Amino acid sequence: MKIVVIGAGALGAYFGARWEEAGHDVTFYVRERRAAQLKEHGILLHSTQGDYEIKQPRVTTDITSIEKADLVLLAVKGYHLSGTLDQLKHLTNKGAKVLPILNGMEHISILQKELGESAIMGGLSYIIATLDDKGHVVHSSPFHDLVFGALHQSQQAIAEELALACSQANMDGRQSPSILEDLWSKYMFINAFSGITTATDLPIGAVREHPETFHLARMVLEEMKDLANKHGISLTDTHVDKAFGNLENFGYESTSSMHQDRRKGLTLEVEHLHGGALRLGDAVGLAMPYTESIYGMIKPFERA
Ligand SMILES: NC(=O)C1=CN([C@@H]2O[C@H](COP(=O)(O)OP(=O)(O)OC[C@H]3O[C@@H](n4cnc5c(N)ncnc54)[C@H](OP(=O)(O)O)[C@@H]3O)[C@@H](O)[C@H]2O)C=CC1
Ligand SMILES: CC(C)(CO)C(=O)C(=O)O
Repeated sequence: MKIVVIGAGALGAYFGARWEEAGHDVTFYVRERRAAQLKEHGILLHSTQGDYEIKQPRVTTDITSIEKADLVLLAVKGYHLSGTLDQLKHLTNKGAKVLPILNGMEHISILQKELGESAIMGGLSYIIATLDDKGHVVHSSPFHDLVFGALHQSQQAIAEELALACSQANMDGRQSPSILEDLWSKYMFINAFSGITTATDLPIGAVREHPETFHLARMVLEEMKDLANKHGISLTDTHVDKAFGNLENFGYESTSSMHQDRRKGLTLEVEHLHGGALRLGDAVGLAMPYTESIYGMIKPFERA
């Protein structure tokens, strides 16, 4: 399978390297600074599931040098989405399908509008990964899940090919028959988890010590469930209970990638995640006061 990774950060480098390890043809499209870093240090995965190194990854900063791709893994932060559209168009015009694995939902409709519905698949990941100062991937969670599925009937064949590629690779990749529900379910969870940990600047264990504060996470889950329902996706109280149960059971120091970004002084995806939910709420006349409050509390730390 010919795969192009756009956004060779924590997730892009991780999954791209895992496919390469399994023998697939993977090219990393990156910007100049990351290209220099990858040329100097290569890609190294420090992973709970086994380390792996690509000394000389196939890297390009010129999208026109890529003749053709079957699949593009899009793994940029929400605030960098618009900067990838020209590159994506170059590849989708030649028949590639795009698998975005950003957290959130708004990017799906933006990409569909810009590149056409047949080009955009649904995807998400459960993993905890970050880059160290050499640009190597540090994967610290026991899980490394990639969930994907067709959002258009023309994507069925590539989804099956991808399922095969994932089954050959060191990752838990699975094709989902209900990817929209999976996307919304992750969106519901991440807005509560990243919202409460980033707004309070506390890991989830410390949040739990204050029931009044922990309760806010439940209210965000409820609002996100209502939002999904208004958009025709039937998330239920069972989904809310399961998500809240995860927050109750996570280790004391567990926290979200957005909260880790706040600790590091990096730009936050709050506009894409919580801002996006508020815009989707406006579109269907749904007030989301808890989400709006969390959004307002995180905004001063966004560093956009
Ligand atoms: N990290 C995690 O544990 C998890 C993250 N996610 C989600 O996955 C998404 C990606 O996150 P993550 O991998 O952590 O992000 P990172 O910041 O680690 O990586 C994003 C990469 O995108 C690159 N990039 C940005 N714009 C462009 C462009 N125009 N062309 C090429 N490359 C570009 C950046 O490169 P440059 O160096 O040039 O800026 C950077 O290397 C986010 O939506 C996040 O919420 C989901 C689950 C877990
Ligand atoms: C909750 C988690 C770690 C799951 O992958 C995540 O997506 C994030 O924090 O961004």
